Amino acid sequence: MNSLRLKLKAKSGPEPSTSKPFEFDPCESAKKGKSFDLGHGSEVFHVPRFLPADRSWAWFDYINKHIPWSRPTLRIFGRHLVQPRDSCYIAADGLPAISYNGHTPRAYSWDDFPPLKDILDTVHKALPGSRFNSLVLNRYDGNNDYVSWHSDDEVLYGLTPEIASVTFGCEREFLLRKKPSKMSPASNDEPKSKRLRKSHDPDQHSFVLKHGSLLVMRGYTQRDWLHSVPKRAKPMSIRINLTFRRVLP
Ligand SMILES: O=C(O)CCC(=O)C(=O)O
Ligand SMILES: [Fe+2]
Repeated sequence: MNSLRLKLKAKSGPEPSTSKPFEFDPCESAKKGKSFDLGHGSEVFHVPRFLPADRSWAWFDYINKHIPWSRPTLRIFGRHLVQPRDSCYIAADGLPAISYNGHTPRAYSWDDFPPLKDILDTVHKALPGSRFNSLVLNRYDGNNDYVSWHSDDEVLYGLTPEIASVTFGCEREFLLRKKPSKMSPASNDEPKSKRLRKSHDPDQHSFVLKHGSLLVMRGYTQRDWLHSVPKRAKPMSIRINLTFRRVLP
């Protein structure tokens, strides 16, 4: 989405409420999704049009305005760097704290942000069996904001966590890259340059995450793959991303 979309929206009547019930069946919507087998027990499930666009804009506006965003200083390879995006952390009471890059985010309560509970309910309905209890919110304020290559492989999430990612606002590219294999299996013996000349490198994937989309990482994706949302040269408007996770109690 671009700034033109935001300008048009600002002119068009009252904002849709975040609390009104809405005609939308998350289970039906999830049926339009596609699964991608990354091999060796890793999987990505992608629903490009998961949520209705007007509902997604109402949630975008609420989250953009009401979440206590911060840009903490992180310690990366011994250097202190300001995180290149805004973030916030929500967690159920009594869960162990999470830490990344020397930073332990304050855990806000779900009760303080009722629309986040509505989004959580929607995601739970779409993904039978899921029981998320925590949420990391990221806000990318333009093309220079990013998240670098990482995996969400904290012990607190277990070995095969399901992580559900919902996007609002400007679409951005979400990249996946296989971690270097310690075993060096036969398929990795071929030089990279040669493999890249083939039509598709099976060790790299790219998804365009649109406004109202859902992307779920499952199985061994955190153990075996890295993911990132890279900087871009082209100017871009705000993107908000929510990743729902389950911290093991
Ligand atoms: O913004 C995204 O799509 C990904 C965010 C992410 O990877 C994270 O919060 O761990
Ligand atoms: Fe992540």
